[in-house]
Amino acid sequence: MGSALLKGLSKADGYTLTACDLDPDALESVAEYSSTTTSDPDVAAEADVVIVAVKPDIVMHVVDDIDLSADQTLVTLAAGVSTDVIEPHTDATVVRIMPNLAAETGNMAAAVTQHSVTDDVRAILDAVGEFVEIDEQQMDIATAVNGSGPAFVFYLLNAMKQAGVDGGLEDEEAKTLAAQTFKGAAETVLQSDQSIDELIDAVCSPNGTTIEGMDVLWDSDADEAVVDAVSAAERRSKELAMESEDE
Ligand SMILES: NC(=O)C1=CN([C@@H]2O[C@H](COP(=O)(O)OP(=O)(O)OC[C@H]3O[C@@H](n4cnc5c(N)ncnc54)[C@H](OP(=O)(O)O)[C@@H]3O)[C@@H](O)[C@H]2O)C=CC1
Ligand SMILES: O=C(O)[C@@H]1CCC=N1
Repeated sequence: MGSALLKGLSKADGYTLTACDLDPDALESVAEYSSTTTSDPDVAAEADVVIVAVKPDIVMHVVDDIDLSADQTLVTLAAGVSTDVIEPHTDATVVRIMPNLAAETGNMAAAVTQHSVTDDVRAILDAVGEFVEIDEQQMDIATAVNGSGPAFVFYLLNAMKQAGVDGGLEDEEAKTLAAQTFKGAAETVLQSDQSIDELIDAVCSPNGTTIEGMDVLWDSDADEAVVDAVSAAERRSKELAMESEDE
């Protein structure tokens, strides 16, 4: 996730980016997107905004190892780790975000804790996509919807692509048509004043093809399967929260 943010931010103006990782190969892979690479956390800790992009079970140890002052901002993106858990370990302002991998292309959907978000963090999130400011209580469901969400969408997109291949399209043709259809539909939802139900209706020509397919979906449990997937991810985020509080 850290490298996706780095790659996205490297295309934005005004940022001096320091990448820190203990693995030289990992650093090498992001060198072209960074002003500086280092394996020394103290060098990375000189930044105004320090984003700690490590797994939830080690985030506290990494925060303990860096000495930040009250005029710095520490951004955590670890699933399930609350600002309450991090704050006693640093003097910096702690901002929790839930980003996603589309940061790399500037299309990230992110959630951020409204009680602690700073203008610096708003600018970073704005530079790589769209964000919403939410109550920290809502971070588990945001983690499931926009953090894990890309994987769920990849799964659905793959099913659409596979249907195209099964119907006789070449693999690449089906991938392009399915992916561009997801992208275009998502953009339409973001830009349109119409409700999603109204948009579905607009695609369904009278006695046409779409209504035949929609009848199959409306009669199926497809929406429930998506809700169940999101609920499972949300439940895991809550478990991670309990685990980090017990540490
Ligand atoms: N993947 C995703 O789509 C999303 C992930 N997140 C959150 O992002 C965080 C990272 O997840 P993810 O990117 O998937 O995990 P990865 O394991 O891919 O990335 C973690 C990186 O941190 C490195 N690292 C480990 N210890 C240190 C250290 N002490 N100092 C510097 N770097 C270190 C790891 O190196 P090494 O591999 O050598 O251990 C690895 O490169 C998690 O907290 C997750 O909850 C949030 C939203 C979306
Ligand atoms: O799977 C995970 O735990 C991380 C958090 C959200 C997306 N990836």
